[in-house]
Amino acid sequence: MSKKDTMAETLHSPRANMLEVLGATLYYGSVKALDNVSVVAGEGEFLTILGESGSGKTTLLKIISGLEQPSEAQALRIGGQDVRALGASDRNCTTVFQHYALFPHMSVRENVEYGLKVRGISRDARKKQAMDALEMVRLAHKSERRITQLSGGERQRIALARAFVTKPAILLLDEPLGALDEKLRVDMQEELIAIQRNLGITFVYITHSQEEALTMSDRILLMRNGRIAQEGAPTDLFDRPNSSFTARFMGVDNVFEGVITAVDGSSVSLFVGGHVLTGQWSGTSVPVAGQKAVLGVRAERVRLDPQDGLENVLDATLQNSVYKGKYLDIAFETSVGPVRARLWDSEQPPAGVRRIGWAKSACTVMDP
Ligand SMILES: Nc1ncnc2c1ncn2[C@@H]1O[C@H](COP(=O)(O)OP(=O)(O)OP(=O)(O)O)[C@@H](O)[C@H]1O
Repeated sequence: MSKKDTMAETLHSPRANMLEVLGATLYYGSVKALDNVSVVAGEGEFLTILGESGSGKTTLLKIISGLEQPSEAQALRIGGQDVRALGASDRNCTTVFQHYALFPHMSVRENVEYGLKVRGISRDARKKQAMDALEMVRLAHKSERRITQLSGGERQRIALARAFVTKPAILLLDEPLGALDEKLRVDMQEELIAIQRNLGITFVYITHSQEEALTMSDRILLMRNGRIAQEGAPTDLFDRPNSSFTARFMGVDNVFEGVITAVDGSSVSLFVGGHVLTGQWSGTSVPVAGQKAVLGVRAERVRLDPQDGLENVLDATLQNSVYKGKYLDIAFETSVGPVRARLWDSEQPPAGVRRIGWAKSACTVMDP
């Protein structure tokens, strides 16, 4: 079996593959923006590309859409068709950008009809298809308005309707909600999920927000420096980060570095700051005593003054607390370093806390 076949096997998703990018590398001059990246998305799947600024998300989207040519790629297929030699306009995918790029001198309906007109669809047919698309984003009643007479959220829904009205196999969305305020963003997240389910189109969605990725995706691909740091279902990245990078990115508040002292099945103990802490292994390597590793625990899993036999207990001194509306964050100093705890139903920290702790099942140990 060739290397390429092995990679395709490994990446095979349960749905038919709508997108296959295998071994793609792209240089901008001497900058390696993508480093041997492979991505597969199934038919009707909502795949999110997550990562911090400069990690290569937009570059990946551009090689899919045809706006950039990879310096090297073993395969680049949409709907099973090799698209490496096809220009952007001949690929069966459409991109929705953060800045809607709508035509201000046209009406809402004319904007949505535009792609159909370019494809030579008759006037009546394109009007009907545009109105159906506007119906789906709940803006049919504003079809004759000018773009300038609409809110940001409405403009983004029109940009979306304009993109899916031509029925592409894949919709590429580059931070489409980035320009909206928080309330509207949350509403639009739900609306986008509903539209995606309704259309059954494969969505490849870029965001730098872990919360947005967790809410919307079937699968998340976390990027770092042009490579894939971790890939999996939202719960995989949230509950079983395989490195300190993923743990921190997915909001694990407390991460401690140490050396493995014992391995017992999936239970791994770590020597950290004079203590032995124990958690569940979630790394990709096989854990071995003497190897460096990190332990991560979410603030909400830290218990104050634990009375029962938790595996991990530390003496702690309260430093400060910050009330955040929905929850209270409390900072402690301990012999393994600062530890943050979170309480959901308090405005003040309880008095006299001397010890904190967490269960081994409430934390993960992973590769550094
Ligand atoms: N046209 C270009 N010329 C040179 N370098 C570029 C170009 N476009 C992007 N880069 C570099 O390639 C890397 C990846 O950029 P990319 O835009 O893909 O990141 P991103 O994850 O989408 O970031 P952001 O979230 O800020 O949009 C970065 O180091 C960036 O500076």
